[in-house]
Amino acid sequence: MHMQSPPVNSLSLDFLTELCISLEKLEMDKGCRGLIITSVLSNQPKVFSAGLDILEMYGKSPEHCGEFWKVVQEMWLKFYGSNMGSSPAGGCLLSLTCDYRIMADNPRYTIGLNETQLGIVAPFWFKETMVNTVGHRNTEVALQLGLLYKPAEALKIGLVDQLVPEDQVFTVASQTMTKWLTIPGNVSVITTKSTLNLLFSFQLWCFNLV
Ligand SMILES: CC/C=C\C/C=C\C/C=C\C=C\CC(=O)SCCNC(=O)CCNC(=O)[C@H](O)C(C)(C)COP(=O)(O)OP(=O)(O)OC[C@H]1O[C@@H](n2cnc3c(N)ncnc32)[C@H](O)[C@@H]1OP(=O)(O)O
Repeated sequence: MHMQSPPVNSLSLDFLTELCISLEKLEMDKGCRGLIITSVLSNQPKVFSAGLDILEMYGKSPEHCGEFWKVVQEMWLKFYGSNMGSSPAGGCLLSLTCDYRIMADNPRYTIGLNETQLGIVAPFWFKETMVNTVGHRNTEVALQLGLLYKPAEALKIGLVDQLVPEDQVFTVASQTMTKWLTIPGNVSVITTKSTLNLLFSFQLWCFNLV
């Protein structure tokens, strides 16, 4: 799936709605077993996603905000695999929801949950998704300081799984996907994934988020 919503793939209500509809269609397609999501913006260096569209969170009606927040949660529940450039805040969440993250090795790109730098708080399920990926201590430091990591630093703490030269991102993503798809049977993979997320799913249920 190629994201192309200039200038920076910010996650607006319209963009997220279209994304969720596309994901639902893929989920129903029995022939689809994996998804690589990437940005095809023409800017250089390339942005994966600038995160939530800040214009959606300012001066809007409570109904609009409710609708927006609901679709953010839907997006978070659905993702699979990704490759990327810069991914601040919601852009980082988008990639954290994936099973494997491949980042272009360009020090001009950054990734992280930088909400505190913006004077806002990363919701608890952003935080939990980060803890599940990089552990509690790394998350504590990252979230309190609102850190945006360069590729080498992101790899070191496990925020991304692999760095590759910029022109090879999609090729490597395809090769990685091929490897993951050699695991036989959707059911065992889905069940394993659900088991890994069991505690988190329970927490979300307690907070009435699913
Ligand atoms: C309704 C909600 C209800 C409740 C919410 C409650 C709690 C929410 C709590 C936290 C949630 C936070 C999650 C988030 O995702 S907040 C968004 C955080 N995003 C950022 O901090 C990214 C900011 N952007 C950047 O760092 C850079 O733009 C960049 C690295 C992505 C790209 O840099 P470039 O140099 O290539 O491009 P720019 O010149 O900076 O930008 C171009 C253009 O794009 C506009 N823009 C950038 N980011 C956003 C954005 N997130 N939303 C909307 N628009 C964005 C930027 O203003 C420029 O526009 P103009 O060309 O000036 O018109």
